[in-house]
Order: sequence, then structure tokens, then C-alpha cells
Amino acid sequence: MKIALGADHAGYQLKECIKEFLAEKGHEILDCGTDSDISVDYPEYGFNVGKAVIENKADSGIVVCGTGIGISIAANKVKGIRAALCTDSYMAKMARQHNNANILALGARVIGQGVALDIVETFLTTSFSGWKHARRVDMISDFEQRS
Ligand SMILES: O=C[C@H](O)[C@H](O)[C@H](O)COP(=O)(O)O
Repeated sequence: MKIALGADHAGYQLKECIKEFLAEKGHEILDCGTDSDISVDYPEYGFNVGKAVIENKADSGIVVCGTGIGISIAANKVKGIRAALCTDSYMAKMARQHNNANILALGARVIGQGVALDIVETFLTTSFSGWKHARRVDMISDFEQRS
């Protein structure tokens, strides 16, 4: 898979760690920045990853900031993006099975590295269940299109 990664300064270290983890598993990485832990503004990186996914430059995206909140809000402003902030593997599983999330958001100041990598693994290996969940996700997409 090709995965777009983005983070602010607070998420930079975890992004680098995820990058290494994904590369070891043979995934292709599209690094949307930031490239150091010098203070930056998270919205830019959320928008960049969101756009990369919507423009099919990546199959899926991962965004990281201090809490995962700001960067997920930003990514969700890109039409068609369903970014899910997850703090454990169960949430990651549900984000894919029930919500067909196309971006995973993580909080580098909230969870440890081991938990983060478990979440990433679960997110990337779980499929959307469809069925009644597709109807609900379609309701969100329809609302978004009408807005
Ligand atoms: O939701 C926002 C993120 O958690 C940011 O990473 C955080 O606000 C950055 O804070 P600071 O600029 O104080 O490091």
C-alpha cells in the first residue's frame, strides 16, 4: 500500500517511527511533512494528507499531532475524508469496519510508541464491513456533498 504520512512538531518523532515500521513491512510512503521537531502549525499537514488521499496519491493516510485532535479536525475538512482519532486497536478496528475511515489520526503525547504501532497495523489490515455501515457512511457523504 501507499501511505501518506503527516505530522506537526509534536508528532514528528512518532511519524518517523511509523515511517520506519511501514517501510519494513514493504509499504510505500508519501511523507507530507513536517521534517523536524521545530514548531509548525498542524492544519497544513492535516490538509496535505487529506488531499493526497482524495487525489489518489495514497491509498490511506496517517496524521499525528500532540493529541491527534487538531490534525484530525483539519484532515476532516477535506471533502471525502473520514479521519478517525484512535487511542487503541479496538477503535482502529471499528474505524475501518464501521466507519470506513481513510485516515488514521494519532496523538503522540497521549499514547506510547508500541500502542501506536499496534493501532497502525490494525488500521491498515482491517476492511470495511459494508452492509448497514455503508448506508450510514453514505449518509455522511451525501450530507457533505449537499453542504
Ligand atoms: O491539536 C493540536 C495538537 O495537539 C498540537 O500538536 C498542539 O496543539 C501543539 O502544541 P504546542 O505548539 O504547544 O507544542
